[in-house]
Amino acid sequence: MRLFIAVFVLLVAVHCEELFNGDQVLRIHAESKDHIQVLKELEKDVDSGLDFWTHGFSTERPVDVRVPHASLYAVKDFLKENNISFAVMINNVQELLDRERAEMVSNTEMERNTKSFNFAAYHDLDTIYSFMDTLVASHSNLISKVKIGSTYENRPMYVLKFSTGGENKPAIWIDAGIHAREWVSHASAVWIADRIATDFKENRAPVPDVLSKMDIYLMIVANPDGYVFSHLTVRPFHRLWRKSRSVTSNPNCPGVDLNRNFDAEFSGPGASDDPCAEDYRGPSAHSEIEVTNIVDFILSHGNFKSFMTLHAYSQLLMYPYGYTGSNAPDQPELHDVATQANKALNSWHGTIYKVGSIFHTIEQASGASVDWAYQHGIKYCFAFELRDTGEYGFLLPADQIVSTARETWFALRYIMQYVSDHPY
Ligand SMILES: CC(C)C[C@H](C(=O)O)[C@H](C)S
Ligand SMILES: [Zn+2]
Repeated sequence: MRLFIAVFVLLVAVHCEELFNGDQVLRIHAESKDHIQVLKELEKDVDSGLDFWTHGFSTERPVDVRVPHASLYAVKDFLKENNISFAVMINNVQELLDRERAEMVSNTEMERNTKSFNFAAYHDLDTIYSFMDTLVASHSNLISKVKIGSTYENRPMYVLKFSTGGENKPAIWIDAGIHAREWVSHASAVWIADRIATDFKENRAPVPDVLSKMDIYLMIVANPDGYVFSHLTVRPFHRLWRKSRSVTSNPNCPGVDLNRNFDAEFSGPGASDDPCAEDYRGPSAHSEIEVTNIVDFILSHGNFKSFMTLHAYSQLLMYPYGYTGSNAPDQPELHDVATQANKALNSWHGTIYKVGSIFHTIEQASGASVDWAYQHGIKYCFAFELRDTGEYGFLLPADQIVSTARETWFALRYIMQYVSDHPY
């Protein structure tokens, strides 16, 4: 009997790990309004099992979609019947997942044996949280850890505060990981936290000057429940989870897209009211505890001058608005700051980003954090979509983490310097 159970468990484990075997990511090129309409219909059909990795359909930008193995032939035939061209971007998603998992297992071993922290690796929530404690302990004169509340599943939400003292100084907000599967955003934020600390300690511009005038608040994991879920290795394993993990009106479809739940044109076009959709906005603005924790913290502080959020992927540096194509009142200045920040980013590894408003660069999005911050008087609001442009998508190899983080830092520090030099 015991042998039978062991074999059964092994089979289940293997099956669980093989959830994405044979899945492919197709890069689809819409060439007409009809094509866009067809893709919109496909995206609306949440039962199709299609996982749209990029949103916002246009003839200017391709759409990336993960297609379950079982649907591959049907989807490819459908696209061919509609004369919609596509290419296979990722041939077998499971192969990338297996490599990523193997790297994480060996890295955990290495870190345990050497009692070190490897910035060129992805880490689970507990390891990120203990990294934060170590960083605070090593720089207690500069950094403190602030708990801003708990998540739906009752995990703590932490912000690292970088301050040289003073009461309620003007402040800069940076968050990462509001979408769980965008692992390079969390990993970049870990590296950036360490870089702010070392640049201050080594008196490397512009950090000391910025921190003489402002505080910096860095939230490495804005969606802890979703991030933990994306690290699970047994059913209901889902490395490509985007949303939170709250219960919704549909018991089969938990989770809200936290970046559609902010009170900024909430429920407008650019979010879905279907709990099974990847961009489900939630039942009402700020219905999600993770969002209210961030909103309440920022409003009670009351002196933020910049709000920046890190996402992945597509290599974009964006500013408000997402909910409308109209220009924000500060659009000329925001565009100029983003353009200069992009030059700083590009100067290091030559990585090419596009710059523009969210609406015109990626898609219409309602309820987004950046629009909410801007509408609450925080002028210097930016959203980053980090590497890459689709070769690996959300499954960016860990050996690109440090170069991604460093080039992002070059852009962030340009913006921070500009904000501290332009008080308002
Ligand atoms: C600033 C926004 C609109 C980011 C965007 C999203 O939230 O969908 C990415 C595609 S994840
Ligand atoms: Zn995102």
